[in-house]
Amino acid sequence: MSAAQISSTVEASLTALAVSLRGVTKTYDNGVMALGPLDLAVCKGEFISLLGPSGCGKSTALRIIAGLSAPSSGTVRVARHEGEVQPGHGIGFVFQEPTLMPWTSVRENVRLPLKLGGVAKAQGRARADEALASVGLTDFADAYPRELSGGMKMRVSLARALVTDPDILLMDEPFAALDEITRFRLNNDLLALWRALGKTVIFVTHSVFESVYLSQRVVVMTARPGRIQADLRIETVEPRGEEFRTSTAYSDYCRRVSAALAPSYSGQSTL
Ligand SMILES: Nc1ncnc2c1ncn2[C@@H]1O[C@H](COP(=O)(O)OP(=O)(O)OP(=O)(O)O)[C@@H](O)[C@H]1O
Repeated sequence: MSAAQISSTVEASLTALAVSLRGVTKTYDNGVMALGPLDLAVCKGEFISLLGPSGCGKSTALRIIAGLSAPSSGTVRVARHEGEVQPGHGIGFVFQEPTLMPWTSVRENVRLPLKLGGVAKAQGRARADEALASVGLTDFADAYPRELSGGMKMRVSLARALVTDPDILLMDEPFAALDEITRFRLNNDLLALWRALGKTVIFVTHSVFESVYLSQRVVVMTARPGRIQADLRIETVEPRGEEFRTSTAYSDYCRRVSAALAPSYSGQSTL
C-alpha cells in the first residue's frame, strides 16, 4: 500500500470515529486519581456501555467527553457527522436523576436547551413536541413533573437530551433507580430510538445484564484510576428483544462480562 493510500485509510478511520480518548488521565484537586490513562475509541453510530466498579471513573470519563471537565493529560476528540468539534458540542447528556424543573410543564422542561440556545419559542415548542413524541409522551406535554411516574420522568429527560438533535448521547446510569419492569421497557424503547435515529450512545451502567442487552460493545473498566480492563463485542441477531434476553448466547455474554469484571472487585478496595 502506498503512503497516500495509508494516509487516506487512516483519515477514513478517524472520520468514522465519534469519540476518541488517548492517554486521558484525571486527577482531581483533592489528589484523587480518578482516571487513566484511558484509551477509548467509539465509532459513529455505535452503542457502547461502560461498566466498572463504583468510583472507577465512569462518570468522570463521560464528563470529560461532554466538555464539563478538563482532562489532566491526554487528548479528547469528538466528531459530529460533519466534522470535528470541541468536546461538549453535538452531545446530549442524560443523568441518573431526571433533574426536571418542578414549576413548569413537561414541554417547557424539554424546550429548555433550545431556549438557552436562543431558539424562537414557537420553533422550540414544535421541536420539544417532536422529541416528546419520540419517547411516547405526546399526551403529557402539558403535565407537570409531579404528575409523572419515575419512568416517565426519565423519558422526559431523554427527550430533553434529544431535542437539540445531538449526534452523541451520553447516558450516566439513567435507569438505575427504576424498577426492573420499567427498566426493561425503557431498554427496549432506547434500542428502538437508537436504531431509528442513528446516534452514537455511550451508556454507563453497573448492570452486567443491561450492558449486554443494550450494547454492541461492553467496555469493562478497572478499579480507580479507571483504565480499560476488557473490550467485548456483543454479536447477535438484530433487532434485539426478549428472545435475545432469554437466549443462551445472552447468558454466555453475561458470564464473559462478569469474568472480565471480577479482577476489579476481587483486588484491594479503593473505595
Ligand atoms: N469533583 C470531584 N472532586 C474530587 N473527587 C472527585 C470528584 N468527582 C469524582 N471524584 C472522585 O473520583 C473518583 C471517580 O468518580 P466517578 O464519579 O467518576 O466514578 P464512577 O465510576 O462514575 O462511580 P459510580 O459508579 O459510583 O457512580 C471517585 O473516587 C470520586 O470520589
